[in-house]
Amino acid sequence: MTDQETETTAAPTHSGFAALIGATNAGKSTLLNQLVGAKVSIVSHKVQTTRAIIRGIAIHNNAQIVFMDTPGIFKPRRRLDRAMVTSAWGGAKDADIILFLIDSERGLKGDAEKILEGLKDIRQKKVLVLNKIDRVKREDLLALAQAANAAIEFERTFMISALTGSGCTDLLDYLADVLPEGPWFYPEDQISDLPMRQLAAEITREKLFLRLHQELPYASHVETEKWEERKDGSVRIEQVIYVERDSQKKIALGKNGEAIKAISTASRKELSEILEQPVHLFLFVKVRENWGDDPARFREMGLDFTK
Ligand SMILES: Nc1nc2c(ncn2[C@@H]2O[C@H](COP(=O)(O)OP(=O)(O)OP(=O)(O)O)[C@@H](O)[C@H]2O)c(=O)[nH]1
Repeated sequence: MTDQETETTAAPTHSGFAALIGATNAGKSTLLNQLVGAKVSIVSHKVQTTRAIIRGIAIHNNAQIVFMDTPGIFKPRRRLDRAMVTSAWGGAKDADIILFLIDSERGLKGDAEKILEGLKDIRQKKVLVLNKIDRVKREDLLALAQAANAAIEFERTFMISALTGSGCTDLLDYLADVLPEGPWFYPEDQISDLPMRQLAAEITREKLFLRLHQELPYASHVETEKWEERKDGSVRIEQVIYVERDSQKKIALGKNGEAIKAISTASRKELSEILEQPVHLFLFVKVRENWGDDPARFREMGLDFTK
């Protein structure tokens, strides 16, 4: 078969972003592990500073499905939290499709109900995913599906068990089909460490906020620029903290570099624990004006691909 023939006969590829939303314990991490497999979706990392982190990428049929996490949507207490909530919903709005995951045993109580309310303002396609069906009677499931669909018009309702995998292939089939036609975002061999890179950036960003939350505005951003696995089993990670002004750079560095040193130590410690390998972390602080308006940055964060 010639190249041309291959091109014309191959089924079109699909790709897109699926935002996963659900109350704590709904089973998001379990579902990601089920859909994505392997260690790429690092479980249960609760970083409140996340805007839109890619948690894993599934390849199914001809589609590349990029799962985004949008945490911090619930119970905003402080001002900081409220701002994060806004951006978390922003992350959802940038997805092609939203998967609303409910723990069927808990039903629509508490956070799930609040999320359902919030979803009303989002124009994206929404899919209802009732999880933990292994623990719930069928008639209760149907009642729950009905109640949620009465509040919002979901495109589809799936009933799954993230734990056993029941119903998960149907969900993947659907996503692969419904996501826009187009080339994949990431080469297949590159996707395995992409969530790791982003997660590493989020961890440093979290440490940055923990140390400097009053002093440094939201206009800072961390990127993992290099990720090098070494023969001795350690990994060398280089990250850049982008700020908008020189004055912010001074804050990030701190007096005699104390701030950056503390941030680096805290981040390295956590990264070594998560990755289960020694980490050499190198942090740089760079000034980049208006990074917030730079579409290339958004693209790296997994947002704005569709525009
Ligand atoms: N029986 C059953 N348990 C499940 C299922 N899916 C997840 N769980 C369990 O529910 C608990 C919470 O699952 P997680 O995947 O950590 O939930 P999460 O939504 O990621 O939680 P946060 O990280 O706290 O937001 C874990 O004990 C899982 O084993 C399922 O389909 N059936």
